[in-house]
Amino acid sequence: MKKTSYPKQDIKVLLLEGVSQTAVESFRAAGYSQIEFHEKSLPEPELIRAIGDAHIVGIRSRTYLTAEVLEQARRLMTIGCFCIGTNQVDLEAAQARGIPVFNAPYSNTRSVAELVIAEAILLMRRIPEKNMECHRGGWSKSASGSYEVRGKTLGLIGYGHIGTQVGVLAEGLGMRVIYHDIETKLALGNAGPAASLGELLERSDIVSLHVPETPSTKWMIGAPELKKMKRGSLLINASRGTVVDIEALAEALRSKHLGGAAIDVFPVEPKGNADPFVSPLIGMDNVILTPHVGGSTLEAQENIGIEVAAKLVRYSDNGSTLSAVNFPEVSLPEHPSSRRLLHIHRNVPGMLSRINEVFSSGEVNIDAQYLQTTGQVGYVVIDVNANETQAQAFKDGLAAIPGTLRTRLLY
Ligand SMILES: NC(=O)C1=CN([C@@H]2O[C@H](COP(=O)(O)OP(=O)(O)OC[C@H]3O[C@@H](n4cnc5c(N)ncnc54)[C@H](O)[C@@H]3O)[C@@H](O)[C@H]2O)C=CC1
Ligand SMILES: O=C(O)C(=O)COP(=O)(O)O
Repeated sequence: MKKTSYPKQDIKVLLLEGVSQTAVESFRAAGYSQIEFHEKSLPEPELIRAIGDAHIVGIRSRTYLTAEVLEQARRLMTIGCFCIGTNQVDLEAAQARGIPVFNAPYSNTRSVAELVIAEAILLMRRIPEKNMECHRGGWSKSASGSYEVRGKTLGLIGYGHIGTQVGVLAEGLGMRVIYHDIETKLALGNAGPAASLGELLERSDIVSLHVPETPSTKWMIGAPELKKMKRGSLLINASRGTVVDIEALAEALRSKHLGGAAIDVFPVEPKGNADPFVSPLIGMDNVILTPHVGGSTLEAQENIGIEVAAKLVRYSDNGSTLSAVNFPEVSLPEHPSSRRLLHIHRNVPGMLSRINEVFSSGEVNIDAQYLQTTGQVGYVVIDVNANETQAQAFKDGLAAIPGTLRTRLLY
C-alpha cells in the first residue's frame, strides 16, 4: 500500500446510530480499517469516551454533538451527519475547532415526500380512525367526513428540497399548492406563494411543515397559528419536533378544531428503540404517529451511507470541503506529485502574508494555493514540491502562526 503522511489504520472512524453498511464498506474500500460501529446513539458519558480518540465521527439525528462533547474530542478532524438536519451539532463550536461538518442534503428527500403524500391521502379519507375501529371489531362503512385530495389546497411551510418535492407530487394528484418560505423561491408547476404564514394557514386544507430547526422555526406553530387553520383541516409534521407546540396541537385535536394530524418528529424523542415513547397524542385515533422514519427507507439510507462517507473520505484524503455546512468550501484536485499542506485559522487580517512567509526561503516550488474564508474561519491549502522533511518543517512553521486552529499534511 502507498505510504501516506498519517497511517490510515491509525485513523479511528466512529459510526453511530446504525448508519448504513454502505458507509462501512466505503471507508474500508478507501483503506480505513479502524471502524467502531454502534447500532444506537450513545449516552453522553459513553459518547465522550468513544469520541475521545476518534478522528472521524458519523451520526444521524439523535446524537447531540454539543460544544461540551466536542471539547473532549481532541483528535476529531471531521463530522458526518448521515441525514439532512444538522441542528444536532453545535456548528459554530465545530467551526471554531477547525472541524468541517458534512451532511446528505438530498438522499432522503424523496422518502419524506412520499410519506407526506401517503399521510395526506390517509388523513383526508379518515383511514386512521377507520383502521382503529376495525381493529377493535367495529364497522362503520360511511363516506361522512371522507374526501379526495384532488382539488384540495396543500399549504407547505418551508419550500426547500422536501417542500418542493411534496408540492410536485401533490400537483400530480390534482391538489392546489401554496407555500410560505422566508426566502424567495422559484415556484414549481402551478404552486404559488401565500401572502404570509397566516394566509397560508387560513387557506389550506392540509398544512405540511418542511423547515429546519432554527431559532426562527422553534415553536412556530403554537395555539394562535393552529387557531388560524380551517376547522377540520389537517396538520403534517415530518420536519423537527420543536417546530410544533405539541400540547397546543393535542388541544386543537381534542376540541375538533383540527380534523387530524400525522406527526413523525417530537420535541423529545426516545434515544433508542428500547426506550418508551411518551406523547400527549397517544391514543388519538385521528393521529398518525410514526417514530421519526420520514427518511428511513433502505434506498435513502444506502445512498446516504455512500454520499456522506465519500465526503468524509475526500476531506480526510484530499482536504476538499465542498458542501460542508459550516466551513469555507474548497474543491481540490488530486495532488499526485505534490505534498499538500492544510492550514485552518481564525479569519484575522494579515494571515495570508504570515502563511506565505513560511515558504519565503524560496527553496521549494509552490505548485498551487487555494484560499477560502467564511466569517470566522479561513482555510488555505498549499501544494508544494517538497520532500518529506521539508514538508514537515513547513507544517511546523504553519502551526506556529498565532490564530492557527489546525494544520495537516497530506500525501
Ligand atoms: N422526518 C425525517 O426523517 C426527516 C426530516 N427532515 C427535516 O426536514 C427539514 C427540511 O429539509 P429540506 O427540505 O431538505 O431542507 P431545505 O433547507 O432544502 O429547505 C428548508 C426550507 O425552509 C425554509 N425556511 C427556513 N426557516 C423558515 C421559516 N422560519 N419560515 C418559513 N420557511 C423557512 C428555508 O428557506 C428553506 O427553503 C430538515 O432540516 C430536517 O429537519 C429531513 C429529512 C428527514
Ligand atoms: O435527515 C434528517 O434530517 C432526518 O431527520 C432523518 O434523521 P434520521 O437519520 O432518521 O435520524
